[in-house]
Formats: sequence, structure tokens, C-alpha cells
Amino acid sequence: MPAELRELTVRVSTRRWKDTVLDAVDLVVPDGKITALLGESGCGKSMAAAALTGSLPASARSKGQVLIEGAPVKGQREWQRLRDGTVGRLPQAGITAFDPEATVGEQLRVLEERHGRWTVARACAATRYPTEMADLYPKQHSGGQIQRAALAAALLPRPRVLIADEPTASLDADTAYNVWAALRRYADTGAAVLVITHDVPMLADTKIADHVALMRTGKIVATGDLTTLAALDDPYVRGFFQPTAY
Ligand SMILES: Nc1ncnc2c1ncn2[C@@H]1O[C@H](COP(=O)(O)OP(=O)(O)OP(=O)(O)O)[C@@H](O)[C@H]1O
Repeated sequence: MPAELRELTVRVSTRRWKDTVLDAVDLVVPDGKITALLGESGCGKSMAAAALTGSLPASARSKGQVLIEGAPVKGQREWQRLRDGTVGRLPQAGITAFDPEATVGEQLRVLEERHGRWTVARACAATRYPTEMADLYPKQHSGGQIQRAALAAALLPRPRVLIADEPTASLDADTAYNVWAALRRYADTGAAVLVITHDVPMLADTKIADHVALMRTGKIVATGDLTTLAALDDPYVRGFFQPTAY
């Protein structure tokens, strides 16, 4: 299995505040599939993404294992190597993927040259990033444009594992569908893709995710395909899916 959290518990502790943000989480992100991670705001989805990319905040302490390609990852040096082409992350705020002082195009070209895998043209076409924007600085983009640029940046190294944190949050429905389709095509090349999303209606309409995992207050409470989950006889799970009525 390319990416996995095994019994992972994460506690954050600051001077003002302490909390268990992931509680014995088991999560498998298989090859060639899209796994959608759902749950209410603040339940720990981004923390799970951070754990899978070795980027938990400094205030976090963890117990349990993170496995990439079947092996437990030990230490920041190994994470640095994995983040350089094996594990990719699309951050929740796409703009944070870029240096504010250089144009988006320059930064995409650096990734193309460094990894020698996807071309900038291919990554931009896959994500529907309008290439005429590439000469602009990150802050000159709209939320949706920079999110697509950040996805292009995440795809350029052609990572085996891609963790996308709300990749369609600021997109109109049509563009969002195109980004989901790009993620689907990417998973179909054999990559393991985890997508954090609140877009249950899109998942229900398109059936684009193979698996769904539902989190609640730091725990995974249900996993399976969307139709099975939505039909579960658990009041919380039922309540979560009910508004979309399918
Ligand atoms: N950098 C951080 N340092 C300390 N605690 C944090 C940090 N980031 C998030 N948290 C806390 O961890 C918990 C889980 O947050 P997380 O960002 O994973 O939620 P989420 O499910 O991704 O929410 P949303 O859907 O709103 O993005 C929250 O209680 C949050 O306050």
C-alpha cells in the first residue's frame, strides 16, 4: 500500500491549548484509486493530510505509524526525500504552494526542469490552469486560478501519492468537475490519491471517488463506497449524508 496511517494519534499542545486532533486513525490510500476524506470542519482532515506528508505542526506530538510504499517513515530527513517527488501535497490555500516573489510560470518551469517528468503544458492542461496567467505573481491570481496552479505544481513531479486538501473549494461547478476529472485521470495512471473535500453532492453525482472515509472529532467513523456509507444505519453518518438525499 502506498500510503497509510496506522493507529495514528496526534496531540497538539500550545501554551494556551491542548487537544487530541487525531485519535488512533487507521487510513489506507490505495494505488490507482481516489479516496475522499470527509467530515465536519475542524474534525482533523487537514491534520491527517499533514501526517501523510510529514508536515505536522511543530506543536504536534504523534504516536503510531505513517507508512509510505509499505514502509514506516522515520524522521524529517526521510520526509524531505519523499516530498521531493514521491509524495505530493496540494495545500488547502493554494497560494502557500508558491514563493510570492516569483511568477507562477517561473516556479512551474523550475519544477519541470528539476523532476523531468510532466511538462508545464501537460500539468496546466490537466488542471485547466489558464497558461496566459503564468507571467503573473501568485497574489495576482483569483482563489480558483491559484488553486489550479497549485494542483499543476503538485502534479509536475508525478508523485506516487497525491494528497489534495480541498482542491475544488473555490471553484465554480464546471471547473470543479474538471479538476475532479483531472484527479481521476491521475489516479488512473496508478497513483494513490487522497482528496479532502466537503463536496458530497459532486461525489454523489459523479461517483468519481472509489472510497470514502468519514471523520468525526479526530476519528475515522466509517469507510467504504459512498452509497454504502450513505445507507449505514448510524445516526451520525446518516445525518452527515442526509442533506444531499440520494
Ligand atoms: N497548526 C496548528 N496548530 C495547532 N492546532 C491546529 C493547527 N491546525 C489545526 N489545528 C487544530 O487541529 C484540529 C483539526 O484541524 P484540521 O485543520 O485538521 O480540521 P479540518 O477537518 O481540516 O477542518 P476544515 O474542514 O475546516 O479545513 C482543530 O481543532 C484545529 O484547531
